[in-house]
Amino acid sequence: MISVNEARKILAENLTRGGSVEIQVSEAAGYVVYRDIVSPADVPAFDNSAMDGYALAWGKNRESWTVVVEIPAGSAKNFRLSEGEAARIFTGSPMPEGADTVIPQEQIERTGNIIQYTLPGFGTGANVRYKGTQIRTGELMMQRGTLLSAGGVGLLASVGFATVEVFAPPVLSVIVTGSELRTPGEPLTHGAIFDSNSPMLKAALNRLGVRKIYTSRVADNEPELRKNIEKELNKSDVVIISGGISVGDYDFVKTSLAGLGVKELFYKVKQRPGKPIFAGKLENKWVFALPGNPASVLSCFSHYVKPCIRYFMGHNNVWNPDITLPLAEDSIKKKGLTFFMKAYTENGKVHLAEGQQSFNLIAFSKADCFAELPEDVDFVEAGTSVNIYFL
Ligand SMILES: Nc1nc2c(c(=O)[nH]1)N[C@H]1C(S)=C(S)[C@@H](COP(=O)(O)OP(=O)(O)OC[C@H]3O[C@@H](n4cnc5c(N)ncnc54)[C@H](O)[C@@H]3O)O[C@H]1N2
Ligand code: MOO
Repeated sequence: MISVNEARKILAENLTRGGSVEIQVSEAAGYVVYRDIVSPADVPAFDNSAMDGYALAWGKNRESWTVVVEIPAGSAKNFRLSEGEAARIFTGSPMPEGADTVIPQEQIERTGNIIQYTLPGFGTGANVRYKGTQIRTGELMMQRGTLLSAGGVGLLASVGFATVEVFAPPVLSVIVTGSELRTPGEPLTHGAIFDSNSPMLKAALNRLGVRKIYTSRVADNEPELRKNIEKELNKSDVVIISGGISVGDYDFVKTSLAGLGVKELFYKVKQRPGKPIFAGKLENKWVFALPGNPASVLSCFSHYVKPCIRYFMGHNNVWNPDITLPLAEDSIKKKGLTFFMKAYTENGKVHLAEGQQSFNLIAFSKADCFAELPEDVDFVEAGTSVNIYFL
């Protein structure tokens, strides 16, 4: 059996990037920019006012001006001021020609059309946002590989982009196996349980930006299972199977995958939960068979499947923990296995949640992360820094 870090290394050697897709900028937060982006426009596109006030030509020896025009934001007209003239202007309104400065209205006294400046020490150019000071046409504004935030989306829209080319998410199949499974909403007879793994995996995949997800449910029947896996492999870049990967008489996933020619990268990892995990490839396609216990599914997804999908979608440093935090309480564990504990962060420390068994999802009512306790110890003292992976 291999350790968690060996499993990560094997996957890291087999990572592949996906292609690209053009999407609406408003949908693009969380995606990674596929090509360098050059600005198609000057921003601001025209000199404009940063304040509600008066635009004028600042002169050392002048303290009053005559207001000759009002320029609302969005005004398409060009105005020209002569010596001693001012324009009533608003934040974002285009500057009139002949003006170089905006004085905020709070610093002006107005009588009829005459304005007077009340405070000393103003500078030419104050409160004007000049054309192209944010970015100029043809300037590189975002590099390939940039992770788009909501702010990045705003920046793209500010230069006029309606769509953006990002790394495409993989097409994905989730197959849940087990004759005992029922879909929530169906009646539950004795011995049956609700399928919680496929909604959970779909939710986790949605958060990564994966949109095209085929879901299927298969009974513990080898020919049926093999046929289903083959069908899903034909249409998807990544196939995730839950259940049927252990050693029971009805665990047919491993033999089915071997029969379909899927190359095994590893099977079984020294970890809890999720020891009987399988990772493989069929050409460029990923196949992950996760142990059916629900907490094992999410743990294995987070630590192995998610990094491979994120790399596919253009992310880097996909194996790094999100942060490290000191453990709030001592923890006893079994030596020889890495423990991925459901945990919650509070006041800069991480607390292990109640209910760590792999069938038990109750810990997720409180947990916001997994805390990684290392393989080679049987005790982790409070205060020890541990790796944290947010859910
Ligand atoms: N003799 C041994 N038995 C088991 C071993 C072992 O080493 N020797 N390993 C145990 C461990 S650890 C795990 S984890 C499980 C993994 O088993 P499978 O991957 O074969 O999963 P199943 O048996 O199909 O299911 C396990 C468990 O999870 C429930 N389940 C399955 N699918 C779903 C779903 N979609 N939604 C909710 N719950 C699901 C299923 O009913 C079982 O209770 O094997 C141990 N056994
Ligand atoms: O390896 Mo299992 O997920 O602990 O029950």
